[in-house]
Amino acid sequence: MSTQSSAAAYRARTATAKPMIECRDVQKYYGDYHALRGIDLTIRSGEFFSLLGPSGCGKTTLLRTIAGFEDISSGVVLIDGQDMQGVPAKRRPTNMVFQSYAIFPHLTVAENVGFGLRRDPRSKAEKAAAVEEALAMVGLKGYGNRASHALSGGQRQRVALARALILKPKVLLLDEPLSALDRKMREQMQVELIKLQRQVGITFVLVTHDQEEALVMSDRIAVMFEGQIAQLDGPEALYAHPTSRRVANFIGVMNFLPARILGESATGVEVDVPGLGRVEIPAANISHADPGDEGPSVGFRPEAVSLLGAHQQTGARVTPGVIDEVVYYGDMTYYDVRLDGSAGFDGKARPVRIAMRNVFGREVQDVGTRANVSWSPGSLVLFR
Ligand SMILES: Nc1ncnc2c1ncn2[C@@H]1O[C@H](COP(=O)(O)OP(=O)(O)OP(=O)(O)O)[C@@H](O)[C@H]1O
Repeated sequence: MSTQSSAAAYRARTATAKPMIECRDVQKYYGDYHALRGIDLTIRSGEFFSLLGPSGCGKTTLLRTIAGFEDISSGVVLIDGQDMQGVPAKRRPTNMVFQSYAIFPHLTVAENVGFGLRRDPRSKAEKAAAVEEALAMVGLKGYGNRASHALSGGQRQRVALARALILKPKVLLLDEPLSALDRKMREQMQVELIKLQRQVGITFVLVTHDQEEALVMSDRIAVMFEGQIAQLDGPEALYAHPTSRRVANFIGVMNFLPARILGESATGVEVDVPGLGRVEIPAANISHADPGDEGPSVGFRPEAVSLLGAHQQTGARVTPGVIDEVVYYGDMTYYDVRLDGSAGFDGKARPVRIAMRNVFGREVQDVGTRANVSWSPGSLVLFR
């Protein structure tokens, strides 16, 4: 994976690149079913962009409308400045890689990769060189003569990628391309895909329901629910500053405690939170509650708080509690802690989850142990 600083530098460059895909108020109906409800979105040239959301939110439909496999009901889709209205899939500067590889088992690897060059006027030798180049790009140098049916899942997906890249599309659309692979192979391919994308500079649009995959790979992510974009941001912003409780819940784990609003100032909002007491939430950390929420709440990530004794945070406050549950993961331990006094306004106890990186020589604490939880107001988000 690229380092954080080089990823940031790359993002800074693409942030000012020309728009590659523009969707303006895109609506899609399947009969009465309203699958896309006014999608507005600009994806820039060279970006690694992800559409993330739960099953049925419309992310595949959106990808397919960009590819031209679906007509839109209304709105506009532009690719590289050109209106795609009436332009069939095969005339669009896009190519798609599917979850189910879709490679031809009776052809060799090279024949699969060169498939799209059938009507290309270049000489046989030139095409063979292009196939070799594409295979090298995906780490399959020298595999050209292999039979496709004998390849592993990861290798088949590389062949599918090479077959798409050889056509030099402006946009590569990837529909859950890694979801059929086992965890180790998936993680390896994630890193390789990022490197490949940086190398070829093509705009990648990935559909995934896997939030971790989206965070690892993307320059920016659109989180979708029910045919709409709920938040569009870079991975860090999405994780640290989710604009709604729903997004916060979908991206990683977030603890929620009920809150009562006491007052507002120029610097933030003062709230009372059972267990934590009175605390001022900084203005930058204020997000929306969703319809159906039972009133305001504060949220914090499991790694934004710690069990005392580990590392003291600056400006930290300390709340005592009892360890309710311990889940040991080798590198990490999750503690569920019932904070004293947290059975607040409604009498319900809500243990909070705390993630601690395990350090050699430090004992994992037991269920039932009393513990002090250290937290700072700056790591709380208010959903109101
Ligand atoms: N051809 C179709 N005819 C009718 N309804 C459809 C069609 N294609 C998709 N839908 C519906 O549109 C909604 C969005 O589907 P879509 O495949 O885009 O979701 P998704 O977010 O990609 O989910 P998944 O990850 O499960 O594929 C779903 O409710 C689906 O049932």
